[in-house]
Amino acid sequence: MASTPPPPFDDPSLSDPLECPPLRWGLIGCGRVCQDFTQALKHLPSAQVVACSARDAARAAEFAQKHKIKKSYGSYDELLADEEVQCVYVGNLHVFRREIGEKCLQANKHVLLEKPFACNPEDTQYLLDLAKEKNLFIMEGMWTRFFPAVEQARRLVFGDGKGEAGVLGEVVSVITEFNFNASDSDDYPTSFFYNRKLGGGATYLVAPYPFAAATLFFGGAQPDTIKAVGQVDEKTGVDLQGALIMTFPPTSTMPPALDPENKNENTAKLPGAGTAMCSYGFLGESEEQTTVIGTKGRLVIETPAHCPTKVRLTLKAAGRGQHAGETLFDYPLPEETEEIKSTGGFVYPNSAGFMYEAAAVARCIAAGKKEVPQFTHAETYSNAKLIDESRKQLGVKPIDQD
Ligand SMILES: NC(=O)C1=CN([C@@H]2O[C@H](COP(=O)(O)OP(=O)(O)OC[C@H]3O[C@@H](n4cnc5c(N)ncnc54)[C@H](OP(=O)(O)O)[C@@H]3O)[C@@H](O)[C@H]2O)C=CC1
Ligand SMILES: O=C1OC[C@@H](O)[C@H](O)[C@H]1O
Repeated sequence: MASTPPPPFDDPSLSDPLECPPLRWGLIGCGRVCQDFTQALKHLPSAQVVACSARDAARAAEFAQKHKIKKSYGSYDELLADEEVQCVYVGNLHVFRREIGEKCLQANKHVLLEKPFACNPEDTQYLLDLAKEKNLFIMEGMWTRFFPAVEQARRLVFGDGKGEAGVLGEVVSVITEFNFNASDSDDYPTSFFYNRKLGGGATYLVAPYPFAAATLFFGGAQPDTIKAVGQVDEKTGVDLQGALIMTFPPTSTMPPALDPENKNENTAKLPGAGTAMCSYGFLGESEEQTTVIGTKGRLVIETPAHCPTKVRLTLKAAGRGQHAGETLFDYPLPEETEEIKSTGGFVYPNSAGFMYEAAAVARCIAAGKKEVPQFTHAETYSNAKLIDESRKQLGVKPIDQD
């Protein structure tokens, strides 16, 4: 049975996570994720893709014709010169993020950069600083955070910020994994997945999700220990899979937006508590779920945990191993419309859920905010550092090294 969606974290006064002020989008790239983002926007009547761009004018025109987009361009620069575009969705390869992100901001556009936000912490900080200087909205496309199942999980852990406390007690551990067999969609070794110079590798492409799942439930805190292991492909030099364990310091688990007066500053964690285990890769098929373990129970963000519709809560009763029953919160995605089906459907699982992210971006821009509370700039930066450290520990060469 469907549950009533929780209010979105960026605006707790709303009951509808799809509340979306008008926003005019432009697209950088006309590939797979841009197809999915464009399809999802069709569920939001006031969000409009007004222009798209690709390196090849004919491909951009074909994409525009398919999706009834008014304008198409054969270069990204032309799109950025279009005054009708308010916010740019950057869905080309992440190896170009610093260059493209910089161009978007210099053209005075708000910008949503697909994950990973950039390929190293320095480029990440550069773009965050530039957005601040230009007074523009910028965000990493960590779309997971906007699904009602994740908004609900956040509330179950931290409380609703309006007096209702979290129910899990102290979070002591997070176990999260995402592994899929990429050979279904990306050929070895020709796909960019296996091209080190084009940002290939599982730590860039898959790890951002389990890393962000772990940091969410420690209130965005930085881990104090990180140990990563994994496999690097000899032939291509990209990392195929990895496993990361982290410990988090004993600090408040309350994110600042839910605790503006810092009342929970002294919330103590158990001594030695605060661990996360992340497994990621594009070799095998995992269940793909995130389990948050607290002193009073657990919750499971069910598969596919990076774009979930269900969260299951199990609270402890008296006695070890006993529980007081389970509650399933279910927030189904809308059915694919005829229009979506006839224009190629979606490439990736649950991509209709991009609508939640796009609606939150529109709300924040309309409210004059420069970042979303669901995934702050500080978290984007600390997750870029996690990616960097994991790649180093796995022994992956940096992109710019031969
Ligand atoms: N949030 C999410 O769920 C998802 C996010 N992503 C992220 O989106 C990005 C794109 O992924 P995806 O759409 O799957 O990738 P695609 O293979 O579809 O490529 C995307 C675009 O990148 C450009 N591109 C592709 N190959 C090259 C190349 N060799 N040199 C220069 N540019 C190239 C093309 O732009 P053009 O059209 O201009 O030619 C292409 O359309 C990645 O950063 C990925 O991490 C990906 C999937 C899902
Ligand atoms: O971000 C992503 O990258 C890899 C895809 O297969 C996955 O579905 C997607 O969300």
